[in-house]
Amino acid sequence: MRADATPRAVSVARRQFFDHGRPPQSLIAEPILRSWRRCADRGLDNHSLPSLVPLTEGELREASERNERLRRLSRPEIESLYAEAMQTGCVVILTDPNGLILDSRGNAGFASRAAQVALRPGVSWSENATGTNAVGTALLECRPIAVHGGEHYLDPHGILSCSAAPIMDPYGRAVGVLDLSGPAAVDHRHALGLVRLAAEQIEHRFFDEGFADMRVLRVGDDRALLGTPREGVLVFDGDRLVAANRHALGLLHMDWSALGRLRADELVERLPEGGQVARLEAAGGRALFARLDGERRVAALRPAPPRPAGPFGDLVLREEDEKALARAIKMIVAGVPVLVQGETGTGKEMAAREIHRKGPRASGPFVAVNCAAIPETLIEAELFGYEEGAFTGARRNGRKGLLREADGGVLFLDEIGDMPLALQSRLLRVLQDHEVQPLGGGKPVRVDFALICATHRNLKERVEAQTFRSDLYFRIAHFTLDLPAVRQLGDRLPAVRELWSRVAHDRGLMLSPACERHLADYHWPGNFRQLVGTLRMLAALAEPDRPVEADMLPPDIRAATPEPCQIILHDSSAPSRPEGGMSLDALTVEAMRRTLDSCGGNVSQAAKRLGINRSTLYRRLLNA
Ligand SMILES: Nc1ncnc2c1ncn2[C@@H]1O[C@H](COP(=O)(O)OP(=O)(O)OP(=O)(O)O)[C@@H](O)[C@H]1O
Repeated sequence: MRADATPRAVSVARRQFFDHGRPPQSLIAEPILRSWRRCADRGLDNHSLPSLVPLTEGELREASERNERLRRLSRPEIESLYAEAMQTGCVVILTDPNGLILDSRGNAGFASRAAQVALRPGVSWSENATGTNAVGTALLECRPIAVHGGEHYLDPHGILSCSAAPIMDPYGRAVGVLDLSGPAAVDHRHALGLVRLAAEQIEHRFFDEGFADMRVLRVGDDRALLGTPREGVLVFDGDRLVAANRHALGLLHMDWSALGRLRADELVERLPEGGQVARLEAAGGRALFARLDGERRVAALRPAPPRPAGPFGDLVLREEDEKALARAIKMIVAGVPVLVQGETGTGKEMAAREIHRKGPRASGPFVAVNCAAIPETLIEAELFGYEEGAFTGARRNGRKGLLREADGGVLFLDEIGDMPLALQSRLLRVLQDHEVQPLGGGKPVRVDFALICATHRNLKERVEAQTFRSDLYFRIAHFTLDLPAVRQLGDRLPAVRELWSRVAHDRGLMLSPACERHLADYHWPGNFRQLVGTLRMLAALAEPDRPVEADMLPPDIRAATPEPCQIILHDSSAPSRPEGGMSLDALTVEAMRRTLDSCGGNVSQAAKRLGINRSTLYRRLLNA
């Protein structure tokens, strides 16, 4: 198998396979070749793009509801990867067990290109439907996989580079896929390691619910791993092994078929005393650290019930912002639209959801539309809906459209500043007449929704530049809620502490004072999203009973307040640069990526091979 196929090798492989019907064995990775064969056997034409009709909004909402637990447990990792995706021009995608895209978040520019090849919510990326691709192929192969450019079966998908990891529940069933996708032209070599790590964390969270009356054995070859997402978990109902995670199966050289079949005494010579960490011998003679949690202990290990929510749920706000938000709620009660302004990651959508939750329409729908993420060609149909047969490719039964979906609730138009001018006029008409006219004719339909818009742009400037209609501006901006960037908070330490206590809640993890200081001093260009993502990463890497030290922080955050003597001794802003070549730093990262690739994205293996610890590798790649 080749894990490092170059674009040239892939294009030779394509010619051999598709033009001459010859198997290009040594040119591409085995799983890709297996997948190409499956697609060819099904008679899939690699030149064409199958017409994939996305689910309607209602169908997608139903699918989302069916997968509510997966979505809830995946949210923290999606947020963390989202920060990464924004920086690298990617999108992070969550699918159901059939490859149906439930959520897609990230770089708007790429999202709109991806939507042109139907990489968007409501579309299935099973291998059957779309040929070789990271999501569908990871599901079929039941392992993490990256599919770059021409490795995709269908030619039009050559613009994509995707890395996906299946998410397995404690019973060994794939319940979804986490994927990072970006443009093929950009090198995303570390993406596979990131999604794999994130999938592991989601899988670990699945053990927090549903095993209260069972015995849970936590195992690891390092005692510090117990209680972290990197531990192995084995669940026994009585004596019978009924659930496990991949780490445990790997440590004990088993697979999922062991569930329901093996007893505890066939796995370990004896179970340790409840609650105590003990060394035990696994079948095959392997020594492991283990801790047995019985009923009471398991309950204690489960995440603490949600902290008493602040007045506005999870939003961390200054007093003045809380007052402004309370006023925004009053506006919505009075039927006045609200415009939320703020940089990316300042909580605009969270604030809109709070306004909905606290307002008179809380029992109605909250329909969020990202005007920048939907391609211009689709946005009109998405918003206004269409009649049966309104245009080529239209759904047989027509489509209701998001404006009508929001009837009785709140319509949240995110990134309104990016709405094309022609559509602005149509939207204005809806706001004036309270009626929606579907595309392709048909009777206008009355709608009744509260409107919240959001933007990170300066809308007044857009009005002056005539890229935003002034009449629409005055309609939507009666009341503006301005959310501060993190760097604008006077003292950031209270916000860091508050967010850390939420992220690390019951695990008793601590930040060292120096680490806290660096976090508070950094200017956080990605605002709360980036701050929360970084705190989650630190919490995932933290060892129990040891404060998180500043050296765990990404270098740019650590560099926020360099001590004067350190500037002279370790000037990280002036990397040594071999003559005519890459900087030493870039070479190091390059070597790390190559090693990670050659280990098929396995971060632990790569770290071992490089002789560094896993957290260092993860951190360096994350910040490269
Ligand atoms: N004030 C806040 N308090 C706590 N967490 C926050 C806050 N603001 C944002 N976050 C975190 O950032 C994430 C993103 O927030 P949200 O989507 O509301 O930001 P946004 O301003 O709408 O971003 P964008 O403009 O990029 O869409 C949240 O899921 C949450 O983790």
